[in-house]
Amino acid sequence: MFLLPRFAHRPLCSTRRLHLYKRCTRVRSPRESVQPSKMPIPPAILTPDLQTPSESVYPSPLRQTLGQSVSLLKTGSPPALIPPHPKVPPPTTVIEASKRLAAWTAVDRHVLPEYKVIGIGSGSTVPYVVERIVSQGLARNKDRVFIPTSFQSKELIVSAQLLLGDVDQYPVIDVTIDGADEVDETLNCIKGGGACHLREKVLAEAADTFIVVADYRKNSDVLGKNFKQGVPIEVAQFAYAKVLQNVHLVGSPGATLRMAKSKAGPVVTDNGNFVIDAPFPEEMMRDPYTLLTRIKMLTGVVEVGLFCHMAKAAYFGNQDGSVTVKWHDGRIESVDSGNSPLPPPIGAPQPQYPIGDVSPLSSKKEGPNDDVKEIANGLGSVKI
Ligand SMILES: O=C(CO)[C@H](O)[C@H](O)COP(=O)(O)O
Repeated sequence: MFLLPRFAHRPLCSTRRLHLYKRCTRVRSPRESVQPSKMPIPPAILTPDLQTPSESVYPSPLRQTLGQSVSLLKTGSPPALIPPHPKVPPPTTVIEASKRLAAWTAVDRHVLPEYKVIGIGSGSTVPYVVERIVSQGLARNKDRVFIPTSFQSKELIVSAQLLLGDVDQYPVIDVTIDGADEVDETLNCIKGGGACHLREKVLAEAADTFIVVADYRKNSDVLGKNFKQGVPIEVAQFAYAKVLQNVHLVGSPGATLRMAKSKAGPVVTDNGNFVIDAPFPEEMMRDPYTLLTRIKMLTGVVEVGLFCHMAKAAYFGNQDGSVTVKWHDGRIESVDSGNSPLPPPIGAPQPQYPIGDVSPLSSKKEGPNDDVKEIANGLGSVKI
């Protein structure tokens, strides 16, 4: 199958060429061995009196204390070990369990021990991603830095007591894992149901590997078949009326400004912008890249929730406890966990999802043509 390379859709302006040049000529060995301690430390980290871990970075005295109580350190008492607690309740519905299956499988396979800079997406599937990363243990996570795509994921990172960074400090990310509203056959995605798609796209593009995790309802052949509310378009506030008019002309007469649920007025994104939801007819959604470029050309548009040619793989948790993996080269795998995705009734034996060590597969260098026949990550075997 013919697939465009990841960045083929973008004309190479001089800034981009410079970026690609720097990226290609960067020396990192072995395999992207970024040591946060050796990276340039931004001034904020050197500030001695940062108050709480919810600041944009941890202060340096706390950098060795991940997993320990920050408040104890603030009071000067001896540090006590408190395990990071991502506060994810166990799933009680098949849909939630499917999200967790997808997230855990993707983390086991793509958050490799040598990865030090990790992008965290947004949405209801991502807490399971953070939960599984935390389960890899303090030793593995203490010298990693995590980059959020939203207020929500920033809170997840902070509450799990992981080191928080930002993409302006770490513009090259080893792997970003994110949810999606719908994914088509060639891994084009609709994103932005949670209005986070601007930052999500920046982190997807910054990542050497971009992985999507979702439940079975998001697995589609054509975008817009399942996710009916339309393509999310982030727009500058003052320009929304003109953009809306132009989006109608481009082919979405039903496009509307997204309104907030518990606030009078429109949704305002983490970046202070508005969001338009634009449903397009199926024939336009069959060519999402052309549609993306047409919308992006409208003045006032900040970002479009169509992610084309970006994902390396998409993991979908299924109702029967299996995971379907769609790869960017067209391969489709089925990972059979052999377990129901729902936890068994209280008292019954719990399904075995070993936590901690990553699978033999995970220690293998990734590549688009990995000929994976079997994985031994506790989630079962792979049928290709
Ligand atoms: O794009 C997003 C937010 O802007 C989310 O990733 C998307 O809405 C999927 O979320 P969920 O995992 O809750 O289905």
